[in-house]
Amino acid sequence: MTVELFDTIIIGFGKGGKTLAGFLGAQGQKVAMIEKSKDMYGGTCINIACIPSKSLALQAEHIASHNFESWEERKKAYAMAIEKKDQLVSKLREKNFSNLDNNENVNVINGKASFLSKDAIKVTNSDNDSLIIKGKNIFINTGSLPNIPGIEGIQESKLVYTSTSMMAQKELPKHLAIIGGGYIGLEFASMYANFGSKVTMFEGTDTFLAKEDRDIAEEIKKVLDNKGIEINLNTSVQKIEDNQNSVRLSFSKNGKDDISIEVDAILVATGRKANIEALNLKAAGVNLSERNFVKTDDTLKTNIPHIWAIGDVNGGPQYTYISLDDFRIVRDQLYGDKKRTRKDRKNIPFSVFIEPPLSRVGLTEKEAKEAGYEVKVLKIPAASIPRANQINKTEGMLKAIIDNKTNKILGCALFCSDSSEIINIIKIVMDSGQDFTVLKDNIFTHPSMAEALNDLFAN
Ligand SMILES: Cc1cc2nc3c(=O)[nH]c(=O)nc-3n(C[C@H](O)[C@H](O)[C@H](O)COP(=O)(O)OP(=O)(O)OC[C@H]3O[C@@H](n4cnc5c(N)ncnc54)[C@H](O)[C@@H]3O)c2cc1C
Ligand SMILES: NC(=O)c1ccc[n+]([C@@H]2O[C@H](COP(=O)([O-])OP(=O)(O)OC[C@H]3O[C@@H](n4cnc5c(N)ncnc54)[C@H](O)[C@@H]3O)[C@@H](O)[C@H]2O)c1
Repeated sequence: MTVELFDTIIIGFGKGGKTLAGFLGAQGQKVAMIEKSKDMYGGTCINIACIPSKSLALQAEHIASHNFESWEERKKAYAMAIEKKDQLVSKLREKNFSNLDNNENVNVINGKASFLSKDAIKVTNSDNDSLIIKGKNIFINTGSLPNIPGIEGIQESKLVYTSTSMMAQKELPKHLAIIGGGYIGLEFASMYANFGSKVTMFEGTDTFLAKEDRDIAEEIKKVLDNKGIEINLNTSVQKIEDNQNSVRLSFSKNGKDDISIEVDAILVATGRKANIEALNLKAAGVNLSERNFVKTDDTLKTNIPHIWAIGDVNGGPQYTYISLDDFRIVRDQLYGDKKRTRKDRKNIPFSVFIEPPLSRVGLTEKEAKEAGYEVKVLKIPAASIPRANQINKTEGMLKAIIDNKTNKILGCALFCSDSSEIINIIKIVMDSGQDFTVLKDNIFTHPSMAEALNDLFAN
């Protein structure tokens, strides 16, 4: 078999990988982008994660504001939302493919990559045709996959879904059970409740949103309760059994066994693991971390000097914007002053896209106090914001934690409409080391959610 040589091989069409491919191609490098599925050109975010889930969440909000009289109408509206989401995804996938395909130095190869040695990779497509390629640098950007817990009956059930298969379902479940109360669990709970499903959630730990301050978590719980979402904490799902058109889920709660409910579908949202199974990393001698992600140093190099890992697969925070930042580190290592590393990330903001979204950056009040800061805590209800009233989204609250000694912002939790935008303003103020007063006294547009920062920090 002939061996094709490249300057750079990128395994996986993820955010970091596709951005890197475009960049290196523009520098004149001969790049191979290997993607195992044509349906995944563009990666997880645009095909099966951020973009489709947020498209559906937005449509679900619109559907919730309609007073549909019958279940049939809701079902139809849901099927249309799925179709609209599919159209959006197709458009983005084509665009992502052509962005790289039009780059004369980038060769998109469809097939599953597997290491033969630290230098050679075998790529096998769905027709079982294969080729062998070699590259001076190799980047693993294969993302993550759902963690499926070892619950009796879970593999056999036809009514158990992951976030990917759930978003492909055209039939709206009347009653949806969700295992896991993290990002995906909460976002899908909020979304399916808005579509009209009854949602029952099962979280293993005994504290709702354990990483958040209790006042924020309670406010979120109140909003989810109002949507009719039932949240069961300290639960362990023990067994799943399909019936004719439904599925029985048996669980224990607070140590009490043998409780069960009958639902129409079950979503499993219990975290995601590194997508490395097909890679045969042993052949390359690449080390894994204790959590079974690809182990890298802070410049994203593995123990094999020319093999790197970027995105979810390296065990960093699982966000598209972190995969993109991994690209920036690599760009700097290859073409810059080699100074940028993972350690440079100051305050990583995040948003959980429930309705309204929760966005946070920096420390919680609890974390700040535990770290020994003397804090000033500022809070306002979302209902006090003119824009929130104008758009009829008055649920939620905003909270900031200030270092009393320095006037610096230590952290901020925004549970309000548009918080996923506004949190980025706070991040910039924190990163640039400005006092909180810069937000108190700044000129912001009106009516906007951002102007609430004047009030929050004047409070
Ligand atoms: C439902 C859901 C919602 C999310 N929402 C958000 C959000 O709102 N905001 C946010 O920032 N993050 C969100 N995330 C997380 C985000 O999607 C991921 O962090 C991000 O997509 C990871 O990108 P990546 O660069 O690591 O690789 P990916 O985009 O995961 O790309 C990996 C690619 O590698 C391919 N591949 C795997 N193995 C092989 C192989 N052996 N050979 C060839 N190709 C291979 C895969 O097919 C895939 O296309 C969400 C995740 C999920 C599941
Ligand atoms: N808005 C966003 O940025 C966004 C949205 C969705 C997903 N994501 C990313 O995707 C990742 C995966 O999301 P996720 O929700 O699957 O994981 P997660 O880690 O956010 O939450 C998993 C939850 O499941 C619980 N759990 C684990 N095993 C369980 C079991 N057997 N029974 C009951 N509960 C159990 C955990 O205690 C945890 O609360 C996230 O960590 C996040 O980085 C990001």
